[in-house]
Amino acid sequence: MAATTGPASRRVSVFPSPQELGPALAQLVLERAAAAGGGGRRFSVGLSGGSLVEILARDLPPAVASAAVSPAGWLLAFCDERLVPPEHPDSTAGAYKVFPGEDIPVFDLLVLGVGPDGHTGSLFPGHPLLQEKEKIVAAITDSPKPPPERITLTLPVLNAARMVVFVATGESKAAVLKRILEGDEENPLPAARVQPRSGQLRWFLDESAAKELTIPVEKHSVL
Ligand SMILES: O=C1O[C@H](COP(=O)(O)O)[C@@H](O)[C@H](O)[C@H]1O
Repeated sequence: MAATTGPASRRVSVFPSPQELGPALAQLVLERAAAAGGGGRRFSVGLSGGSLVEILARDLPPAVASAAVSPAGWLLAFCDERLVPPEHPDSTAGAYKVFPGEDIPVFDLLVLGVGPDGHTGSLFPGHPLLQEKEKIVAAITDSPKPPPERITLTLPVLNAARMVVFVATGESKAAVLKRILEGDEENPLPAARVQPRSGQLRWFLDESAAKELTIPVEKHSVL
């Protein structure tokens, strides 16, 4: 069943658990890679940290192997990073300077997580970085979630992507997902501000995370 509320291109998919969600997410990555390659473009994908890492690390490599796809030409980047200042030679920000001619990089796919407070990447509720309009990567030195020093893609980049998929699993995300997906708040949470201008917005949830939702969702019971 397709969602009938919210932005036209938003789809919310619910899986019984992260074990079913992971292969579907890996499949989505491969589909987007094929679509980019079919259009003659290099596939650019931005990945987030947190609980998403375990899901991707478990399910993406076998999917790539069984599809006999070569990821050698993919541009893999991080949606945020928690360690070094942007001037550092090892800074992940460098990865985002490889989009010649584009003021705002347009990713084929960004895979984002969402914290129980509604943050995504390292964009936190109420933080001035939510107002950033110029920078594509910004530093934050006062992250409320440790560690305090991070860098993150900004909203202009997130909202320029061709597709954004949020992944959220577990009961600790249930209350904030209701606010993000069903709320109409005056000051939306960071994750609710991600509305790709001309791209698609997907949500991959497990049942624990989706348990408070009343909007129509696509239920996936088996692989
Ligand atoms: O701090 C971060 O948190 C979010 C959400 O992480 P989770 O463990 O609650 O899933 C993550 O997407 C982001 O990359 C990370 O820096």
